Amino acid sequence: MVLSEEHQMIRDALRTFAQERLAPQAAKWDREHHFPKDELRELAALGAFGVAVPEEFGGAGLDYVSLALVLEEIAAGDGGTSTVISVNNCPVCSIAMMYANARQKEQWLKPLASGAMLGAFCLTEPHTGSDAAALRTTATRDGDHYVINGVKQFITSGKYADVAIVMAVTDKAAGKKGISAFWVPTTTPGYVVAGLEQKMGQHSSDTAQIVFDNCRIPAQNLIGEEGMGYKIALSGLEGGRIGIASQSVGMARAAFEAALAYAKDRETFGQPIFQHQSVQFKLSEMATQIEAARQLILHAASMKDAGLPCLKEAAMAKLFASEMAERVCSDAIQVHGGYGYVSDFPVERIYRDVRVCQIYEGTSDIQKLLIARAL
Ligand SMILES: CC(C)(COP(=O)(O)OP(=O)(O)OC[C@H]1O[C@@H](n2cnc3c(N)ncnc32)[C@H](O)[C@@H]1OP(=O)(O)O)[C@@H](O)C(=O)NCCC(=O)NCCSC(=O)CCS(=O)O
Repeated sequence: MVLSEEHQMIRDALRTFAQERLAPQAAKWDREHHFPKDELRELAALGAFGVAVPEEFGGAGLDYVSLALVLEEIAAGDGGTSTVISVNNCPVCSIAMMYANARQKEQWLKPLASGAMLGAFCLTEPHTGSDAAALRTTATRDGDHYVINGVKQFITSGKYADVAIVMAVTDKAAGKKGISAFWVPTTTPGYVVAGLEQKMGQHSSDTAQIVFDNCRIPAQNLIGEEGMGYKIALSGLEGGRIGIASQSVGMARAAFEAALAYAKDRETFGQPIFQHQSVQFKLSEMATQIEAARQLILHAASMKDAGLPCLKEAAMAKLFASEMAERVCSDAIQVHGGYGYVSDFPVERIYRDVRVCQIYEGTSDIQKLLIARAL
């Protein structure tokens, strides 16, 4: 896909920001498990919180191709930061755009898309991730309120978010059609950050377990109608998968660029290792794989922008990009030799950061299942 001039400008602006403000600090944030509040505020000013949300709802008024480019650039600077931004855009803002009513758009979408608020998405539970319909959290109607009880697991921004979209069972007998979606401000009594995960990577983004302990919210916080929650969650994940795929490409590119620079600098047998054909071939393969993944993403994103169904294409993009990214990051370590295995060079951190892209927002096997259904 040939990028328009506008898309190139968006990409270049985010690249400059990510390389100046994120990349130089990524290793420190990884060591210190630092949540980059200041830089997120700057990203909000650049329109990164609601890239594909129309301006009238606080967003940047761009499209999914722009969102893919923005996420690739942020991820090339810091993986954890790109996850926070990705989840805020999709599923959170995308669900709000599609299913929130006018009052909810005013109350939640506008601040989420402008970056005045940060959003989280509470679907996964301790005993169920891939089998999302098996969730057990309940929302019981009590007059003008719902009372939510249950536990949510692996929630990106669970600690720092201002509001969460929460999926809960309102009618157990109805199965998938008995799940509903709610806006839950994180300051609501009974929204409890029970713990933060000690993760392999992405230390600049918090991943929390949230306990809902008699968490009482106004009935008007229901999104859509009762029973629509599962559909709402799956539709949000469609765009989310384009986002995770874009992050994968961003991190793979950062590892590739580090490997290329190292190969041109490091000498063995009297010449830079880049002059050895084995290293050239490895770098050529890496560059090709990154470009192939990027084109799958831009294809899925442009279908979404055209209003076409793209569940299969988004799944293909996520599957290919996330698996490619681990291989490329591993090869980047190999090019660095022993230095790739230590934290003096960025590839060790990026390899840890990228691994989860094959897991969150649908594992590789879930993507294969979705693709198979469309064959
Ligand atoms: C494994 C699954 C794919 C199984 O899905 P199902 O077979 O149970 O679902 P369906 O019957 O196909 O669909 C139910 C319902 O939803 C509608 N639907 C489906 N997809 C879409 C869409 N893209 N847009 C709109 N609507 C959609 C479908 O038409 C049906 O509606 P009707 O009943 O016909 O009206 C699925 O369970 C799955 O994807 N599992 C993986 C879950 C997952 O990715 N979890 C990760 C969550 S997030 C996370 O990892 C934490 C990180 S973070 O903080 O974000």
